[in-house]
Amino acid sequence: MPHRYNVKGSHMVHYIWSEKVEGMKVSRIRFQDINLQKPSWLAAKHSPLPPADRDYTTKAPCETCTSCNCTWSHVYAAGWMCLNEGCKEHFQLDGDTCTDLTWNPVWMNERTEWPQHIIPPFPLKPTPPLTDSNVPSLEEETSLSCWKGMVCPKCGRCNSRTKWDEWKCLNAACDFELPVTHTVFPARALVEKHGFEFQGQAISFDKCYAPVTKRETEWPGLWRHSTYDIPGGNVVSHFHANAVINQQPGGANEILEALQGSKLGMERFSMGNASAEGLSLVRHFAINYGMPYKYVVSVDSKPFSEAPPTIMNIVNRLTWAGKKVVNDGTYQQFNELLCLGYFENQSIGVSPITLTPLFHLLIQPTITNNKRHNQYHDDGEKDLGPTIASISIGGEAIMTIRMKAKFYFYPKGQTPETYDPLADIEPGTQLYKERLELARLYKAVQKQDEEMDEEEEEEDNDTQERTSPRRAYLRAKTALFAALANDKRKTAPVILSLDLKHGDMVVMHGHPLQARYEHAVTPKGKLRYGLTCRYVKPGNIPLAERWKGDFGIRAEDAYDG
Ligand SMILES: O=C(O)CCC(=O)C(=O)O
Repeated sequence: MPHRYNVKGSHMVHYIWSEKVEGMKVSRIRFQDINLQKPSWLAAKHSPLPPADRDYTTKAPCETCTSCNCTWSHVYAAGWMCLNEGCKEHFQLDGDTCTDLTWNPVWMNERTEWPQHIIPPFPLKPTPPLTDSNVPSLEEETSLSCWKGMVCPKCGRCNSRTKWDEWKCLNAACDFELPVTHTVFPARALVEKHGFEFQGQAISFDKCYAPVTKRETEWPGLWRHSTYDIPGGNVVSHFHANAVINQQPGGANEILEALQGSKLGMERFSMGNASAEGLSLVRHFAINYGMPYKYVVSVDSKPFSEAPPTIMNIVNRLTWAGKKVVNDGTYQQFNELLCLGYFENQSIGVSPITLTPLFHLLIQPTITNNKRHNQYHDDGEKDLGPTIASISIGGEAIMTIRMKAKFYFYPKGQTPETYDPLADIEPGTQLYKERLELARLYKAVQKQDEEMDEEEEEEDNDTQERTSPRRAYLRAKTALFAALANDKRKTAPVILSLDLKHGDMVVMHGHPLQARYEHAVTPKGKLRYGLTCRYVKPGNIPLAERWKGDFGIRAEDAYDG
């Protein structure tokens, strides 16, 4: 085989059945070559051509199972069996499970004729989409077909799309490269169908649930600024842009055009710990500027001094947003920017479909059904400052925040006997109200016990009187544990959902926010950039690299909303 993954030919499904091997039911599929003009790719070397005249009429005999009424061919030499895994007669021969798996030679030789008028629905070897039309379309530049991969037209290797600005064959011995010059689409083209742009201050479609509380909205300039407090001193701040802000010089519209027009060199990086053979790529494209920062994968960092003006413009704007939120004098100047790029159906994180372009083809329906991989993550690396600011450019996205399961579902493994009703109860955790109520009832029991003990010293008291609060407490505890056992969820509910539109900025502030909560950003549409600034503590960064995060913004150039 020339490559680890190869596209070899089209096959038709000839037969599907279930076998029983050592007590396990194994599904089997028999394929048959469609192209009979040449020896099969799996035929021994120098095999003769397949016979021109095939016998399509001789078939192995069939029988119908008296138990499930399914009809099956004589697949095995040992005799006829029911091959329906759901049937009680499955794989039974003379009252025993069959163990001789030799094929019936007649069945092995039977062939089904491929209806010649039916042409395979898509090319087996996807090539890079060729943009030969005069009308540029997002479809041709960022749709799923632009990143699900290609078979190299030169050497036949199956390749993932790793670079934003080109198709490149990853076979070291092959030099196939196809640069992609992206069309610059205006913001209008990326707005959702029936979407609209706000001319005045934006309307907020954010949703927040307990324990999040929303603060009074502020109006810096034309921005709408919504602030959400999360217990533990954490803040999530949403700066909603509008059309006027986005149209200003240096605004989101210019940023969008500049990002599309410049070859930033964004790449999909390898995870390096693939559980299967081949490349295991993250699902988004990325490039890092300033201090090196490792999120999921290590991304090489370019110094800010080499960053295009639009990147520094974004740092400038995010600095404004960061200072607005952290206005108590503790703001630490950002020194890193991670630029993420998303084509259609991409989102942050590890791709479950990292193997081959064909794999992508097979899994495509799953993606389009929106069954996405887990995008939740935190930015809680120990070398990061507590403030993280990001700007959303292009297509819309939803940002959601939830508590990490290990904090939400406490206490794992406890029983009614070991449960401490007075242990710290954190707002927003599973059955928070019920736990609070239990703590209250428990305190009532304690109080009553103390009072009764005092009285008992004076006179003998009826113990019946002690039972009422205790009964209420025990009832509540039983109900709490029944509810805990009943809760089959694996993840905590979303407590904050932000509707991110083109030009919106979000600031997250607070170490506990990253330690106890996680967030996900799910892009909609076909093209989006998410650019995030952080403060990376220099301590663990090699001296020779620290200068990469240096930059200065002249006071008169500082963005002020
Ligand atoms: O805005 C985005 O696309 C993702 C930002 C994000 O979640 C992150 O950088 O941690």
